[in-house]
Amino acid sequence: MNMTGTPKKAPLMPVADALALITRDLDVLATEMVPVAEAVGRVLAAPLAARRSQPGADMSAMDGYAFAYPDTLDIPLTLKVVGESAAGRAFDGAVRPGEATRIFTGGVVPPGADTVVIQENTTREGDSVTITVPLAKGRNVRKAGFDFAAGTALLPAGRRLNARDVMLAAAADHASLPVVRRPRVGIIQTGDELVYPGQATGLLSEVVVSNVYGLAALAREAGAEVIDLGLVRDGMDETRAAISRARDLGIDVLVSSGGASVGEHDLMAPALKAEGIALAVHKIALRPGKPLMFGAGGNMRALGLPGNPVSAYVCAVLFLLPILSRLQGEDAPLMATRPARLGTAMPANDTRMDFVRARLSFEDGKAIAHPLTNQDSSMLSALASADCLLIRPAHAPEAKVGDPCEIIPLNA
Ligand SMILES: Nc1nc2c(c(=O)[nH]1)N[C@H]1C(S)=C(S)[C@@H](COP(=O)(O)OP(=O)(O)OC[C@H]3O[C@@H](n4cnc5c(N)ncnc54)[C@H](O)[C@@H]3O)O[C@H]1N2
Ligand code: MOO
Repeated sequence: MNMTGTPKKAPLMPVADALALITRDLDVLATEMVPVAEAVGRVLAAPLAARRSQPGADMSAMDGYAFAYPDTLDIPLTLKVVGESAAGRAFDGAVRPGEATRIFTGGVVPPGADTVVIQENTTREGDSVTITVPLAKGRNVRKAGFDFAAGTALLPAGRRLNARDVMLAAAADHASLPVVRRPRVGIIQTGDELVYPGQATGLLSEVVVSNVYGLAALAREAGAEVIDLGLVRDGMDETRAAISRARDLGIDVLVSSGGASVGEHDLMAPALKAEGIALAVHKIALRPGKPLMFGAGGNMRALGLPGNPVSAYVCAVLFLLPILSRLQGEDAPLMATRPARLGTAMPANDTRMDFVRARLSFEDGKAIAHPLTNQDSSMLSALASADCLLIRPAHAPEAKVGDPCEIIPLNA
């Protein structure tokens, strides 16, 4: 209580403290083998070494003729063509001084040869070829192991595999890769007013569901398996039943939206507590997303997002993505910020760290962040036109155009 007899409000938790608490004690999930064709987007569970050298032998980089480079190259030089080496069909003899083999890109350079001349720089007559343009010894030959040698460390554990990584892993002869299993994310949306798109009946109080679509997309993009647990009506029994069902389904992260605030219908916090999920975080110095909550019980963590769509999305970017990243053992920062400059002057900030929806422009290669005019946490139209979140720390002083700032790019 304060001097006037009204209850004293607990200070809101700083965002950095909330992020640290939320991502603490997140053990990396189990490892599973997946075919290399399905590994993109997954996080590598163990370091990957090459199972073979690439190329496996000295190979030609061009179509032409392989020959042994003489002590001095006198142009024109005429050589006898004694055979052919194509990709997948090596010449089965050796090349002696004065000889050459026809060779194609990817063909094995035969023993005795060390250089390939491109066919454009030769003339061919019967079984003779004449080199007409000088070239250096070793030209156009990719030495065995030029890309990587057997046993070379190629990719570290904790790496989220991209298209280039899976090409590299495949070339190194990995048919399947050890990755961390996908976290199972269950999503519930609470509120008597909610209807799915296409099912509105015309009631003035209806609100069409949007949150699950954005949350599911973000979670899938981050490697999760998403289970939509549907709508939960405002009631303690219904809310507890949904939490209990999520646990029965082996959900790793239960994400709820709505019911996070202080009204009589905001039941998420008491329901989570009643289901044995102790809240480590509830109410943070954040805009949008003050009522955010997080807790864990057994093997399930619960992230309670506010119902306002922009708040739900921003909080998922700030907290759900790092949870999923840590559960998969990904080597990534908790908050991936980038430097930018302010495109608009900004007033001093209050106690809540602000993640302002903004658009980037580029001048001389430098990013300039322009805050959108409307920052209401229900404004999906503004959110959709934003491409970054501009960070205004709590208590940030007034800032002018051109001042440095940090942004979080929005990729999904
Ligand atoms: N007296 C106070 N009121 C509020 C406070 C406060 O501190 N004191 N905080 C405000 C803030 S900040 C936020 S954010 C919201 C969070 O409220 P809830 O998490 O309880 O969300 P709801 O009331 O359930 O819904 C808010 C709004 O969003 C719509 N909604 C909900 N779920 C969805 C969904 N799945 N898809 C689309 N839209 C959804 C809902 O219909 C409401 O319009 O509380 C403030 N109030
Ligand atoms: O924190 Mo609420 O998310 O401002 O609208």
